[in-house]
Amino acid sequence: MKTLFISHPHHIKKEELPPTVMALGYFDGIHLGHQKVIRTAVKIAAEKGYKSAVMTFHPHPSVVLGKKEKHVRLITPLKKKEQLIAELGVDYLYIVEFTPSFAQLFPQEFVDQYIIGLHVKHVVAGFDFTYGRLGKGTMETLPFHSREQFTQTVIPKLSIDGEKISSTYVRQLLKNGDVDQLPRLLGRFYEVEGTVVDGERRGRTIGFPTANIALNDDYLLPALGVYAVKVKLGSDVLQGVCNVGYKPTFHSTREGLPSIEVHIFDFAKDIYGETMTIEWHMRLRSEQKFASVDELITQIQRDKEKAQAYFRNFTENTCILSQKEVF
Ligand SMILES: Cc1cc2nc3c(=O)[nH]c(=O)nc-3n(C[C@H](O)[C@H](O)[C@H](O)COP(=O)(O)O)c2cc1C
Ligand SMILES: Nc1ncnc2c1ncn2[C@@H]1O[C@H](COP(=O)(O)OP(=O)(O)OP(=O)(O)O)[C@@H](O)[C@H]1O
Repeated sequence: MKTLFISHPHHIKKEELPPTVMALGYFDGIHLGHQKVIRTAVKIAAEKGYKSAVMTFHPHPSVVLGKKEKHVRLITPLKKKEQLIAELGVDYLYIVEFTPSFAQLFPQEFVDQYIIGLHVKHVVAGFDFTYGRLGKGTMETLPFHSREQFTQTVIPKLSIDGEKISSTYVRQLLKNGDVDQLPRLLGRFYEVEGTVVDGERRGRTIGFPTANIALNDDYLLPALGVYAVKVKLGSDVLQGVCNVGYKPTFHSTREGLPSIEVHIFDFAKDIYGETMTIEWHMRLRSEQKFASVDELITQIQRDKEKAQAYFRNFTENTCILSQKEVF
């Protein structure tokens, strides 16, 4: 896949780009709704003999249009989004810098400059996609704005339990710690990537050495608490338990970002400085303040047993186990 960064106003001549079938959207999470939109663009491109393309925007529109948010954490930060889009077989990724002046474009200007002007022959987007100033352009107005230069496919709403699959829904589940529900929306477990860094080196003294993780990008974290996780280290996939929190047993105040610590089962290698991907499987409990270190140790042992019970029942095909089936 070829990635192009485009700043507004752009000076690309349409002849410099191949004719494409383009999927349009912000696409945070590349959830099943997004995958349907993108796969449809890839399929139509193959049928029509054009290249497939995805147009996305960066940074998140709410950073630019928003009132207070200066920094938005994402389900799939740009690099991860790029990787997932490439895996869907897309030929071109256009990343348009989302600036105040870009946001001010009238719907017809957006279509002229960013669809017709980028040699798009067919657009694929979801039923609720909007474009142009104040989101005034919709899939109903797109045929009018197309000046008969391209055609379009509208993807109907993809829902689960009566709720639209959306980035907002994924964010809500993460906020509640409901990571076991995410495969139903994402088609995969939720993942974050980080580097193994130095911790307070207490873990080994209590019998549960932990790898402390510094995130490599602006990932959204699940709610504070303890989780059953898998970790990817090079080509190894290992099981473990992860605590996201402030370790109230040892610290009376919450300072800075929460720490992310993984205890990997049956593992004793030195992995400082290595890249680790955490795959979030199931929430086990909230973080607690224990009266003694012994009580904490007893609880972590229970966490480990619960996680191991979960992984014993786990098969890739039926990965969506409910809490009830496990406990
Ligand atoms: C599975 C797991 C559960 C944990 N739960 C708690 C907890 O409920 N309360 C707490 O204060 N610390 C909890 N911790 C954090 C431990 O206090 C921490 O791992 C230990 O202090 C070592 O920290 P260090 O690696 O920074 O040295 C948990 C750690 C793990 C791995
Ligand atoms: N559940 C869905 N069914 C069909 N199309 C969808 C679905 N979710 C998103 N799309 C389409 O995918 C593209 C990208 O979606 P976008 O990232 O803008 O929104 P979203 O996932 O609905 O998230 P948000 O919660 O932020 O609105 C758009 O064309 C959108 O209409």
